[in-house]
Amino acid sequence: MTGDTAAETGWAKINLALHVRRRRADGYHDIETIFAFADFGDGLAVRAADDVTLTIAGRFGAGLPVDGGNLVLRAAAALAEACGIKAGAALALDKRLPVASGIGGGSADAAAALRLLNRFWNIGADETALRAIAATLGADVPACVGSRTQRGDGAGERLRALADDDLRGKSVLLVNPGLPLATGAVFAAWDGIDRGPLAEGPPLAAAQAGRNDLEAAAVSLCPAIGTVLGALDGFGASLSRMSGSGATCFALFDLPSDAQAARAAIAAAYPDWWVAAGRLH
Ligand SMILES: C[C@](O)(CO)[C@H](O)COP(=O)(O)OP(=O)(O)OC[C@H]1O[C@@H](n2ccc(N)nc2=O)[C@H](O)[C@@H]1O
Ligand SMILES: Nc1ncnc2c1ncn2[C@@H]1O[C@H](COP(=O)(O)OP(=O)(O)OP(=O)(O)O)[C@@H](O)[C@H]1O
Repeated sequence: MTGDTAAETGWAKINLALHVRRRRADGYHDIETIFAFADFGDGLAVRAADDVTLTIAGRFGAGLPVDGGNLVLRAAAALAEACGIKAGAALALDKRLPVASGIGGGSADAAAALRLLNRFWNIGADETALRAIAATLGADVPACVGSRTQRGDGAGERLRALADDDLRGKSVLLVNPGLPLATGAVFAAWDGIDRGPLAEGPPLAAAQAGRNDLEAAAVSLCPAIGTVLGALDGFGASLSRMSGSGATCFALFDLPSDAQAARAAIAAAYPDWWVAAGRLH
């Protein structure tokens, strides 16, 4: 028995800090990161159907695959296979987050699909089981399953929940210059220098003392990121930086009014950019 309809959100992922420690023999990189999530993201809805299908709408929906190349359908197939079930689902994705932009859009969608279909198909898998399936879909997907503040090690899949008292109630602004950036290309452009570990302790303090080691590589491939970082200056943010492999940059604010003032000023100065404000999730 499945429900009739259900919905989930693929929350936008933010890397508050991202230290790249070494290039591995398998082509991946060992990283140390602090994941946080915004309270907005892509919408994913499902209704009963005989087969598994996907339709896509939304500002950033054009050009995304609607076949097995889409992470939503890959997640559905991986879940069905892991649980040995054969069930249908008509999935509808509202693509609100920019694609290939460092805020885990596809990863967030894949994780939302796992949570949604776990419910819709009455599977009852726990978060640990969903994370194991998620790890087969991409480095960021396990963190997106819980979508809470976490420390990530390894390729990002070794996760530890963080007490997020110093982040509570913070407002967040995300800004993207409208240029896609492929994660693999940014890692490939990293200069290979280990600049040291990410501190332990409260996540905001650790992030403030930390870095995004992919920033220089990403700016070299997409100089507009430098303009975005400059545009985020001067609004009183407690932290502003690039997220993930870029090109999206974030800023954290104590006051929602400061985030909204920055959002309005940047949107007016750069009408082609994607600018979104909300709270941490
Ligand atoms: C940059 C981050 O977003 C930070 O959270 C993640 O490390 C990347 O996560 P993701 O987009 O889910 O990455 P995947 O789809 O698994 O990998 C895309 C490509 O990025 C590179 N990659 C990714 C993760 C990692 N730790 N080292 C890498 O070198 C690999 O070339 C890989 O082929
Ligand atoms: N549902 C989806 N949403 C976005 N991209 C998808 C999706 N399914 C497949 N893709 C493909 O994945 C690639 C981008 O993935 P994603 O949006 O996760 O990157 P990202 O924003 O750079 O994430 P990260 O923060 O991990 O770097 C694109 O090439 C896109 O075609």
